[in-house]
Amino acid sequence: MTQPAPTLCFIGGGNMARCLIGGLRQRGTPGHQIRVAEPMAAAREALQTEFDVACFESNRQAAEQADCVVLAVKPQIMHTVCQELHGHSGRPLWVSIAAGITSTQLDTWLGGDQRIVRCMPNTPALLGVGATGLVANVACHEADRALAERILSAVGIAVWIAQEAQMDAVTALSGSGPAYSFLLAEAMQAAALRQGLDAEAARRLTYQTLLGAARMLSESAEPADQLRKRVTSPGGTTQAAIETLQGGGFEALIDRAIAAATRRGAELAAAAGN
Ligand SMILES: NC(=O)C1=CN([C@@H]2O[C@H](COP(=O)(O)OP(=O)(O)OC[C@H]3O[C@@H](n4cnc5c(N)ncnc54)[C@H](O)[C@@H]3O)[C@@H](O)[C@H]2O)C=CC1
Ligand SMILES: O=C(O)[C@@H]1CCC=N1
Repeated sequence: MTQPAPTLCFIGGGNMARCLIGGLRQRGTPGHQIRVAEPMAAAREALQTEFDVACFESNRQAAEQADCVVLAVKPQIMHTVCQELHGHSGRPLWVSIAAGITSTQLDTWLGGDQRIVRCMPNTPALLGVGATGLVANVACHEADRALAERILSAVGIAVWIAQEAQMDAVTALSGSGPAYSFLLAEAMQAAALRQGLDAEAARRLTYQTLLGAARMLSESAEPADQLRKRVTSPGGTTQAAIETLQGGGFEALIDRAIAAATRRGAELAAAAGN
């Protein structure tokens, strides 16, 4: 038997909500099933025009009658927003996408005994190729987990994480991860310009190379190190580049970057209070 389609409400219609809404709409979720609360009038208008969803200035009004409320505001204002939503009569499933903020904090701020799925999506959700880590609190039922998975897997892969403590690492890896690839793209293009390529050639060759590498990673049975070795002819050009990267501490730098992002998640939670 097919399940009735849930009504979703996004609290905050910024970058990440936009990617999720765009991805959901593209993959068949009707606009009338999506409600968005967003204080900026221009952003509301853009969301309404682009995605044909119902937009509200009031968080409480948007959240009314929603089966699932996606908390998509910045971690720094989550406490205030939850206090505003405290006492929501419909007992929805709460899905938070905020970095750092724990399900215990959310539960306290929302009044206690709430069904909460904490998740960490990423912006490629807009294209249906997002990667989301999820964890459900103890109050969640199987149906809640299924609903959260249904929403997030409509816009990419959804991976259940064993312990909530690992969510800051998920944030550092896949939540922030697209930015690392974009930085790599920026650096590759700039380097190509310095080697004499024109900007358009550098851009097109960089983007297609990253796309090709990403597709090989996801579609090939071989792990990343094997794929790398296949490109690296002994004594060839790739080896010269890889040795330069590794000699400069590439892996250690990535390790420090992911550790810093993981720590920042915990700091955001601590700063938000209890
Ligand atoms: N941008 C990203 O790649 C990702 C972001 N996240 C998380 O998503 C959340 C939102 O981040 P972004 O979309 O990047 O930020 P954003 O600043 O683009 O979006 C936040 C939106 O909330 C709205 N807002 C401000 N005060 C509000 C209030 N009181 N009630 C309702 N809405 C309010 C803002 O006008 C804005 O449109 C954050 O908690 C972040 O940690 C998670 C995964 C990836
Ligand atoms: O930078 C941030 O804090 C958010 C969380 C993951 C991606 N963007």
